[in-house]
Amino acid sequence: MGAGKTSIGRHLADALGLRPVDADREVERAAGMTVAQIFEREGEADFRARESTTLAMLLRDEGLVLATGGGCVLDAGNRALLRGRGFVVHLHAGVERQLERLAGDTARPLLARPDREQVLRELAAARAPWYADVADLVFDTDRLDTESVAAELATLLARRWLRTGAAA
Ligand SMILES: Nc1ncnc2c1ncn2[C@@H]1O[C@H](COP(=O)(O)OP(=O)(O)OP(=O)(O)O)[C@@H](O)[C@H]1O
Ligand SMILES: O=C(O)C1=C[C@@H](O)[C@@H](O)[C@H](O)C1
Ligand SMILES: [Mg+2]
Repeated sequence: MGAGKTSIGRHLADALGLRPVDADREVERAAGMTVAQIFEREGEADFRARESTTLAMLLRDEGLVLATGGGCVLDAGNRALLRGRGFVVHLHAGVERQLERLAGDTARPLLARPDREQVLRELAAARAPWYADVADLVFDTDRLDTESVAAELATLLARRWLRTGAAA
């Protein structure tokens, strides 16, 4: 959360001429509820089920830059899909940066509590192996703004695709 998947994904799609898609927004569209409302009314397990369904549907398509939700790596099926269907970039942010970027945020239910720092540290530790399991590339976002991260990623990916002759 706050690594910049949604914002950087949009800039990156622009730079690469691909379609920007955000899994959280697609879950919300399908449910007719915000992520926070789904958590509140149905619980996290239900949100995760909706997230998996949405991810599977979105990953049938080609030519998109998909910003996932931060917790989509928790599910083994999601991880297999991501590994099999995409070039996966793990955007990394340190907890201090996450706290700064999400200071005024009220849309992320897992952070709707006073001990945000502790929650973020626990999530980072618990999820690190899953991010490592799916990532083709890790990119540190702590010291660059969203447009600069996207520009650097676009260059890296374009170089890679020139070498391999593949677009995905
Ligand atoms: N590299 C960055 N530099 C400055 N601000 C950033 C950076 N990355 C993200 N932000 C800011 O942090 C906030 C959260 O970013 P964003 O929504 O893109 O994160 P996310 O990774 O999609 O989070 P989530 O997992 O909750 O969907 C936004 O206000 C965004 O502008
Ligand atoms: O890290 C997480 O578990 C989450 C991240 C967001 O993208 C949303 O998917 C939701 O707030 C949960
Ligand atoms: Mg996002």
